[in-house]
Amino acid sequence: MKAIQLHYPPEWAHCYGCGYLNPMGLHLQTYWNRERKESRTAFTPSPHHTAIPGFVYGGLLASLVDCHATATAAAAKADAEGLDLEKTPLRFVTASLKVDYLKPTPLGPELVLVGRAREVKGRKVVVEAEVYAGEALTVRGEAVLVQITEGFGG
Ligand SMILES: CCCCC/C=C\C/C=C\C/C=C\C/C=C\CCCC(=O)SCCNC(=O)CCNC(=O)[C@H](O)C(C)(C)COP(=O)(O)OP(=O)(O)OC[C@H]1O[C@@H](n2cnc3c(N)ncnc32)[C@H](O)[C@@H]1OP(=O)(O)O
Repeated sequence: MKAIQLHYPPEWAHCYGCGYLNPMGLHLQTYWNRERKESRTAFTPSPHHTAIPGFVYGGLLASLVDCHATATAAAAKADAEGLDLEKTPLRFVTASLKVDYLKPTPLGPELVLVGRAREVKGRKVVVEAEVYAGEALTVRGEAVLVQITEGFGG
């Protein structure tokens, strides 16, 4: 299975969190499960992602939620409309991002993010995401993503 982010054409692939063309980026790769209507990614923070010794910096966790949510939005929209991302790449940007830090996230283990679309409406998708360190749910996020259209940002 191909990660959602690898469907982005090069001009959309410079994002710090998930762009495959960003040499300093996090290179997050999100996968969509059509049966479960759920996205997943995994990321192992490095020692330089420290908040206080032993725990992950919250800004990094917000970045993971952000980029996992944009990809989840693309997958959920494609799923809802029967589109093939290979032929019709979709790209969303973040309009709003809320992150609840439920408990400190330990630095060391691989983190797993799970995402679901709560709403798919026109160009807008609302995504809920969870971050797990092992069995522990440490972060819950919610994002509003808006699909970019031709000429966006001009
Ligand atoms: C990097 C983006 C900025 C530069 C853009 C330039 C070029 C774009 C080309 C390629 C992009 C490629 C890659 C992107 C890279 C990384 C993505 C990773 C995630 C990020 O790092 S990305 C950076 C941070 N991101 C921004 O830099 C966005 C700045 N912003 C805007 O560009 C506009 O603000 C926009 C487009 C978001 C909306 O503007 P718009 O005019 O297109 O859409 P509109 O207002 O019609 O809203 C449609 C529906 O979204 C609802 N809605 C809107 N805003 C809301 C909010 N804040 N809270 C709750 N709901 C909201 C409305 O209520 C309505 O919902 P409803 O239909 O239900 O009423």
